Amino acid sequence: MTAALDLAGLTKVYGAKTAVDHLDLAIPQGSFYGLVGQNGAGKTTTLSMGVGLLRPDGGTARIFDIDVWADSGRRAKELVGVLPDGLAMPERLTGREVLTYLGLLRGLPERVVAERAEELLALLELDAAENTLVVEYSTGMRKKIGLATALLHAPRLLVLDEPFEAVDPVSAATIKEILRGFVAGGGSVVLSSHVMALVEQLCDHVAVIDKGRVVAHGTLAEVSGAGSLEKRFVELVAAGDGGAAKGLSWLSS
Ligand SMILES: Nc1ncnc2c1ncn2[C@@H]1O[C@H](COP(=O)(O)OP(=O)(O)OP(=O)(O)O)[C@@H](O)[C@H]1O
Repeated sequence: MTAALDLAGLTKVYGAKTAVDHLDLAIPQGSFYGLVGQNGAGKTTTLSMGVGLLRPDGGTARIFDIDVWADSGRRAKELVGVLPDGLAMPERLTGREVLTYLGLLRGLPERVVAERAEELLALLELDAAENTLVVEYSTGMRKKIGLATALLHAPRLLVLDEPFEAVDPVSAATIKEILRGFVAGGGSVVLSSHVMALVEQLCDHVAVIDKGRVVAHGTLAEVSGAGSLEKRFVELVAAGDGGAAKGLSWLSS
């Protein structure tokens, strides 16, 4: 079956730093895929190149077999909803205005945009902030309006960079429910997270990224093995250096 997202030989170099190093990864259709890695491992760079936000130095990214970086890229972008890291938003608009603006830009009929915006704002508990400008939003509210913009055009693939970061537990439960429902309806999700328990709870597949490369991938059970994902993750990326808690002797009285 065609992968929902297929990354092959993806590479990004910043000066002397190779952020993403010939990375190969296929996200199967209908999967709920978690991407985990330490700070600076290359998750955001990978996802940004995968959805057409950051031009790769090498390799290809295909969404349902459509090349994101070729002329066909626009068609690929219709199939994907993206929650990027550090989302740039029209700051002087309210949440509803943002959804209306982006929905109309995507060519959705006005009535459809209005109905979906209403539903998303209520579901994500942003309707109470009806008259609040995005510039005044809290970090968690920005995540939620970003997620709403990713969902608005009913994509077939969701690519979410740290969707639960700074989101309160009540809203997180709602988002989990939305995402589970999306996958149950045939959609595919790939999300990055540092929270292993969350990935274990939500995802059926996981890839561990280290220094811009995939060091383990497969079903959750295949990657985790007999223990927890966290244990396996630390084994894979820290290679048991065990020195993390040393030092700072001046902190103990
Ligand atoms: N615009 C840039 N210029 C230079 N280096 C960059 C740039 N963007 C990312 N990098 C570097 O590329 C590497 C990968 O960064 P990236 O943001 O993809 O990691 P990440 O896995 O998403 O990290 P985190 O979990 O902290 O968000 C890091 O070493 C980072 O410093």
